[in-house]
Amino acid sequence: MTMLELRGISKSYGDHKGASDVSLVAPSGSRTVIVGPSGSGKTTLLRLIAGFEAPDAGTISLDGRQLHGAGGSVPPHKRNIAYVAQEGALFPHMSVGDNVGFAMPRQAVDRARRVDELLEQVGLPAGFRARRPHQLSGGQQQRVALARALAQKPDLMLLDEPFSALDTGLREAMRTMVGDVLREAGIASVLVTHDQAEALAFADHLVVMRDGLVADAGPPQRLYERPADVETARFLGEAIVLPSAIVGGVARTALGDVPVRHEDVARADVLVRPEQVVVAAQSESSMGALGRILHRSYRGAQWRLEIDCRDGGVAEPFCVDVPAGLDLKPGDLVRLSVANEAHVFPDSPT
Ligand SMILES: Nc1ncnc2c1ncn2[C@@H]1O[C@H](COP(=O)(O)OP(=O)(O)OP(=O)(O)O)[C@@H](O)[C@H]1O
Repeated sequence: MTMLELRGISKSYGDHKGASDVSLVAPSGSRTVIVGPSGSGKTTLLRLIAGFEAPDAGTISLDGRQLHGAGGSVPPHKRNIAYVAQEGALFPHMSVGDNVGFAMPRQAVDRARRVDELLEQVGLPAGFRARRPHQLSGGQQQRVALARALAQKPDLMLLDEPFSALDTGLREAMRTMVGDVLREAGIASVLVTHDQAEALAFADHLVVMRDGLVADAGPPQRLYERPADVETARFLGEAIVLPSAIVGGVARTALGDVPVRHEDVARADVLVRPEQVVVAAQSESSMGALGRILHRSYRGAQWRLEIDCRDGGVAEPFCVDVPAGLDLKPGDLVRLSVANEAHVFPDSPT
C-alpha cells in the first residue's frame, strides 16, 4: 500500500531548480531515505512534504489524503507530520521536559508521566527532565528532539540529516536507536542524508536524487547491485565499469568472462563491485587479467589495494579490499578475476 505519494512535483527558486517533476512513491510503514549530493534537492523535497513551502506544480498525498494539489494545500500544523532538523532545534529557554511536552496540553494529568516515557524510549533518564538544552551533549539534544517529535504521534516523521553533527560511533548508535524507536511506534519515516553508507543502512526504500530529479528509487539492495545508471552506481559505492560484449549470457570483460542477465549485444557497460574482484599474487595464479598494485592502505582486518589494470583495458585504477594476511605490496603484479553475476546498465550503448 502507498503511504506517501508525490506526483510531478516542481519547485524553483528564481533560476534555481530545487525539484524538477519529481514523482515518488513510498510504501506504507516504510523507512524511506532520500540521498544525493549537496544541492540535489533533498531538503527542498522534505520541506515541501512538511508544507513549509508550496510546490509550483504537482500533488502530494499521505495515506490517501491529499496534502497539496488542485484542491489547495493543508497547512503544516494540520498534516500530522513531525520534522526533526539537523541541529535538533530545541527551544533553548525551555527545560527538556517542556521541550518534549510542547505539543501536549499543559494541564494534562499524565503529561509528566508521558514525558518520562518518551525520554525512556529515546534512552534518556527521567532525571534529564529539568535540564536545559545547553546542558546536554549533541547526541542527547538529538534524542530530546526525537522525543518531542514522537510526542506529536505523527503519521510521518521527517528526519533532515539528524545525525550529521554527531561523530561516527554515536551516529551509528543513534541511527539504530531511531530506527528501532520508529519501528516500535509504527511510524513511517523519510530521512534525508548525503551519506550513502547511512542511506543504505537505514532505508528499506531508497531514493537517489541528482540535480532536482529522482535518478533511481527502490530497495537499497537493488539500487546497490543493479543501479539505473553509472552515476548512481558510483554514488552508492566503489564501481568498476567495464565495456564488454555479451554473448550467451556471458559478458566478455577486461577482467574475464562474467555471467550476466542480459540478451546478446555487441557493446554494453557492465558493473562490477570491488567485493566481486578476486585478487591473487601473480606467483599463485596464471589465470585472469594482469594488474599492478599502485598503493595500499592498512585497515586493520584488511588492506585496501589500489590496482592499475589499464594495460588490460580497465579505464581507471580501482580499489579492492583483501585480507590483511595477503602480503601484496605496491609494484607487485596480481591476477584478477570476477566472482558472481555482474549488472548490465539498462542505458548501455548497444
Ligand atoms: N530558499 C532558497 N532560495 C534559493 N535557492 C534555494 C533555496 N532553497 C534551496 N535552494 C536551491 O535549490 C537547490 C536544492 O537545494 P536543497 O537544499 O534542497 O539541496 P540538498 O540536496 O538538501 O543539499 P544539502 O545536502 O547541501 O543540504 C540548490 O541549488 C539550492 O541552492
